[in-house]
This record gives sequence, structure tokens and C-alpha cells, in this order.
Amino acid sequence: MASKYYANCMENLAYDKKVLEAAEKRKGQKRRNKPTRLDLELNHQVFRGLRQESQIRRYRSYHEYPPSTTPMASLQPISISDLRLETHHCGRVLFVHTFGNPVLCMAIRNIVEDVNGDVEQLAVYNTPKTATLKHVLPGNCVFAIKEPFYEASEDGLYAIRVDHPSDLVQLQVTDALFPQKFLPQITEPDKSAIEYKVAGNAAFRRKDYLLARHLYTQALQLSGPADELTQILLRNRGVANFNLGRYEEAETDARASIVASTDMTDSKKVSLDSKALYCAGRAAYELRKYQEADEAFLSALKLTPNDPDTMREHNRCSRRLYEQSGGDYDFEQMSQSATKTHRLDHADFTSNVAVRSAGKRGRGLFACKDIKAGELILCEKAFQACFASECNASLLGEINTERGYFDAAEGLVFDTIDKVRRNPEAASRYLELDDGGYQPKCPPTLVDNTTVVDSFLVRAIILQNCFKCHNVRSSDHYCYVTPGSPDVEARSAGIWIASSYINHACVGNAFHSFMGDMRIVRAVRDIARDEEILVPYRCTDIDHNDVRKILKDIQGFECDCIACVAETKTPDAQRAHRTKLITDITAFMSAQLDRPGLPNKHHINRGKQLYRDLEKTYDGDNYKNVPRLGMIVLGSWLCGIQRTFVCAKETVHAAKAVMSHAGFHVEVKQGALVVQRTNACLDPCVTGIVVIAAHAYVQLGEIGIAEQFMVWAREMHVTVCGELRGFDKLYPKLAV
Ligand SMILES: C[S@@+](CC[C@H](N)C(=O)[O-])C[C@H]1O[C@@H](n2cnc3c(N)ncnc32)[C@H](O)[C@@H]1O
Repeated sequence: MASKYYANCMENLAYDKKVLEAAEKRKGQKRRNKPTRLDLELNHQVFRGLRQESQIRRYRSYHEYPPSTTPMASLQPISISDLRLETHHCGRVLFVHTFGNPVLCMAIRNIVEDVNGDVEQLAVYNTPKTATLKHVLPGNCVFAIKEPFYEASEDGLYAIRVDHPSDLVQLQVTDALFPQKFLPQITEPDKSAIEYKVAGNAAFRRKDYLLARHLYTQALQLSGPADELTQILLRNRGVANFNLGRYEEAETDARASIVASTDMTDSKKVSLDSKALYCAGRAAYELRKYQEADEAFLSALKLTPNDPDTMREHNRCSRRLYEQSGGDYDFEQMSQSATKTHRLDHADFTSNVAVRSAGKRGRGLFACKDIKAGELILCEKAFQACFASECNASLLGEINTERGYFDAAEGLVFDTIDKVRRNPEAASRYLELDDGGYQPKCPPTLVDNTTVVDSFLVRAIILQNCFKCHNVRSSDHYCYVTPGSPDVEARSAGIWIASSYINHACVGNAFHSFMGDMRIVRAVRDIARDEEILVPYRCTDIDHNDVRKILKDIQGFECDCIACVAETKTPDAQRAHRTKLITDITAFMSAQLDRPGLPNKHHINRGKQLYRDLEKTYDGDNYKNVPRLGMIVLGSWLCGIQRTFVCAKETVHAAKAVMSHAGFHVEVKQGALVVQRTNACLDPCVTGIVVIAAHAYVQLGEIGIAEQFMVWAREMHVTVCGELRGFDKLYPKLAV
């Protein structure tokens, strides 16, 4: 399944490459036929009528050009007729007037004219899901396009494209650079600060926060430096910014609006200050600065004691601070919340780990203390996540290097660009993540009062670090079935900052699970202080060789864990034979899953034969103490099926063999279960096998041992699923 999906990704990449090659041939040329207004209007109508699929913001760019970091006033104007195809016009700025209505077709598009009356299509990419057409590219408005890129697209159309949101600046008639030529089209009567404020409030009431923010800003430019109106405008803009997710600006505005009146009898001022502190606290909370948020709420409570909203927020902060310091989460409640909403309200717990150099693996995450098997290593909320229900399925590719194709939702890229723009300070940790060597690096900078963010850098980081996550990691289902399903898995993806530093090992020492947008990492075996945390990036349900190929092609590295070393030492013919057997086993297993009722003797014998044949491909010396990853799934199935036909002793023997294939070497010594798991690979199937062994021990009358196996099974279930809920539904209780 995974391989088919991967092949599909590669096919798309090949198509994109062809398009790029065709476009490249026209680089530097001028467009042959100058379009008329009518041509463009007709084309624009076609875009409007396109079917639903095109109503997706899609990403297809072949030229990674940096965003403009030059102030607009220092750029030289250029006109449409001077634009060259497939060229990034550095040092230039194009002033245009939009004369159509915006449409969404892969990008947000409108038709534009320049000061000479020449016309062209303008396409704005990388806009967040929440951005409305009329906000991004409204009709009858004037824009400056900084350092424009002129594209010849694959369908014979042309467009001036904007990939970096800050390269598109909407101009007001009052702006010094507003082209006089467009003045007759744009009529904007002068307004006073009060009139802007009234218009801002009206926009706010309509929940048009973007417009409200703009109008309050206009009003602030006209109001006095510290008069009452200024305080009101700042507070109102703070709330508008909060609603826009611009938490850093919200906090700054809210704090700047505080009068700090010493006169506590002035109840109006006191109440307004309390509201400003409340807004600042909420913004700090959203920025995950819980201590700072709590201080703001406590200050607000001093002004307006017993305010129920502030009390509630203060209590919420206390819970987050508790989670953050000790990793004390209510995982059952977390899992229940995840069935209702994807975005969960929890703090991060990362104090068990630190980022350090990991040699050829680059940076890695290391344990700061000894961590016991099954213990929580870290728990973290996504910096940004995109869920299947919220965005269209899509694929991401790295056309220029022909690698890095990762089946993440494109929505994640757009929303992350937006998040980085809205909260650049908080995003600095995101921008420190591995970018796969992307050049040139352009950290967010403030130019012309706008945060400049390099969309291609944001995307490069996603390609290196994003992980697929399930909508809900529900342990009510046998979770191992869900991860392989591309339609679910490929469409939900996220970025977690601290855990992005975790490197891969097919046989790792940790395992991660997801609940909503929380990522939970637990230890598979005891981890010593200063040891590197390593998780398998991919499931082990496909041929290990396929996993290795995907890691190499997609992420550009070769794993050298013990299973990979053994794999590379296996002679080619033996390796090919194993691959063939695994293909047969996959077909056999899916036929068994589709078949109603229990398999008959013939099916079981076929399964046993495949199992024996596969076992022979793992030669003893090479695989001594190395997990035989291919054996686990079939071994688990056989063990589960056969237990009804064979005696308890044989079941225990078969179960222990499968555990040993997964790297768990189990012994019972003087009534105590001893599990040696130095090289263990936590495959979710193993939990079921441990439960089978427990039941077999009950039949053998060894209740104490059976109970110890059950304790271990529960621990594994928590490591795989994140929490215990569902274990009792999945596995029968011991009949003691
Ligand atoms: C999510 S990042 C992990 C953190 C990264 N090492 C860093 O320096 O930020 C994934 C990247 O780390 C590197 N990496 C992860 N596991 C590796 C391994 N087993 N061997 C070599 N490189 C690895 C690869 O470059 C991969 O694309």
C-alpha cells in the first residue's frame, strides 16, 4: 500500500519536471502576444467556471527565488511589457490596479492593468485556508508587486506570480508611492480618526477583523500619541489582532493600551485596564507563554477580583504549568477530547530531553536523565497541524532536487507560512529546524512594516520534518490497521518542534503516537542519560527494504541501525528471495483479512510454509540478536490462529518466537518475567502476542506469570497508542 502511494508521488514529480523543462526553454523571452483586456476577462471567466477540484490552493513552483527584502521606495518601477518569462525581476517593483473579481484556481487570481494600460493575470500563492479572496486580491484596488516573477504556465497561460505573501503590498491613496494614474479609479474620501474608529468597530462587529485592524491602524495614525482615543484604538486593535491569530501584536497592543491608573475609584479605567490585561494574557497563552499569561491574569484579578472569565483563564494556566513542569497529563481525557476536536489544549513537556550534535545524523535529541521502558519521554503540541477534514488531499514535491517528496497536506505549508508571518518571534524556533540545506536563508525580517517570510524556506522545513498524524489516535481500534491507509494518513500532517530533532532508526529506542495535534513519545526500552532518542519514522508493516528505499529517496539518508546493517550484509539473491516471499505473504495476509470466518487447515499450512521459508532467509550469524522485521506480522497471525488448535505450551513457545523476532527476548526465571529488549522493535502486533502468551500461562496454571505478561502488554499498548483506553475492549481479560 505504502509503496503504491510512493510510486504515485514519484509519477507526479516526473510530470512536474516535464512542465519545468518546457517552461525553462522560454526563460528570458517576452510574452509573444500582448493580451487585451477582453482576452483576460474571458479567461478569467473560465477560471471562475472551473470544477471544484481547482478550488484548491495548490502549490507548484519550480523556481525558488527569495522574497524581496528591499524597501519599496528603493525598488525601480517596471511595467508589464518589460517583464521577461520565467524571470525573477530583482530590484524592480510593478504597480497594478485589479479590474476583475478574485477567483480561486490553484492560486488566488485576479486580472490587473499597469500604469501604461497593459494587462496580465496576477496569481497569489501560499495564502492560508482562512484567507478570503476579497482580502487577498480584491477588485478595484492598487497593489505593488515587489520583485515580480513572470511565469509561463503549462497550459499556455501566463501569470505574474507572487509566492511570498509580503511581496504583494496593497497601496492606499495616501501612500507616497501610490501611482497618480490610478487615482481616478480609486475614490477614497478623507476620514477623521473617529470616523476610522467607527468604521473599524463596524467591521469588527461583522467579524471582518482584517479590515477592522486596518481601519484602527489608520485611525491610530491620526490620533494623538497617548490620548484616550489612542488607548481605545490600541485595545480594539489588540482584540482584532487576537482574533486574527496575530498574538504577538495582540499582546503588544493590549499592553500598550493599559493606562495603569492609580485611582482605583475610576471604575471605568480600572475595568478597561483589566480587559487589556485579560487580552494580553490570552495572547500570551496562545503563544504558550503560560507563566507570563498567568501573571497577566493575576494582575487583572487584582483590578477586577472574581471576574469569572479571568478566573477560568487563571485556572487553565495553572493546569498547563503543571503539565509543562512534570509531564502530568490526563491521557485518557486527552484521548477523549481528541475524538471531538483535533486541536487540544495542553502544554508541552520537554524537560527530559535536550538537542545536541548527533554526528552524521546532524542534530539529535538526547535524554537528560535515565528513562525507564514505557516512560514518557516528551509530549508536545503541534506547532502547526493540518487535518484531513480541513484540507484537500495533496502531494508535496521537491522538484529541483527530485527528492523530498512527502505525502503531507499542502494546507500545512500555507498555514505555516501564515503562522510564521503572524507571530515571527514565536516562529523563530520553527525556522531553526532542519531545512535540508535550503539556500539562500532569509530569516523573517520587517520591511515596510511587514514581516517578510521566505515561503520556500518554510516549505523546505516541512519537507524535512513533517509527520503524518491520524485525526484521532483512538485505541478503541486496532491502531496498527489505520496507519497504513493512505487516504487517512496522507491527509493529516503536522510539525512538532522539539520532536523534530528526533532522528530515525528502524530499530529505535522510542515510539511515538498522536492524539489530536499532540505527539507523545515514550521509551521502548530503558534509555540511559545522554543516550540519543531514536524513533522509527515509518511502520514496519512493509518490506524493510522498501522502508530503506523510501527513507533514502524521500529524506535523503541511509539508516545504519542494526536491522539495516544486517539487511545490507544479506547476499543479493537471498535478499531478492525474501522480498518475493514478503510480497507473497502480503497477498496471503490480505486474502485472509478479506475472508469471512476462520481460515481452514489448508490456509494455515500455507501460512506456516511461508513463515518457514521466510525464516530461512534470515541467516543465523547475520541476524544474531537482530530483529527479523519481516517475520512479525505473519508470525503474529499464525500465533493468533493456531492457539485454538495447539496446547498452551506450544502457544507460549510460538508467542515467544514472535517476540524474539521483534527483538524482545523473554525468559521466565523463578516465577519472574524477564524481558531483554536492547534491540527491540516495537511493532504494535507484539502487544497482541504478549496477551496471547498471558492467556496461555493461565491455561498452564501460572497465574502470576500471566499477570506479569498482562502488565507488560498494557505498557506496550500505552507506548503504541498513547494511553490505556481501549485496551480492555481490544483484548480479553485473564480468566482467573
Ligand atoms: C526530522 S530531522 C531530524 C533532526 C535533524 N537531524 C537535525 O539536525 O535537525 C530529519 C533529518 O535528520 C537526518 N536523519 C534522521 N535520521 C537519520 C539517520 N538515521 N541517519 C542519518 N541522518 C538521519 C536526515 O537528514 C533527515 O532528513
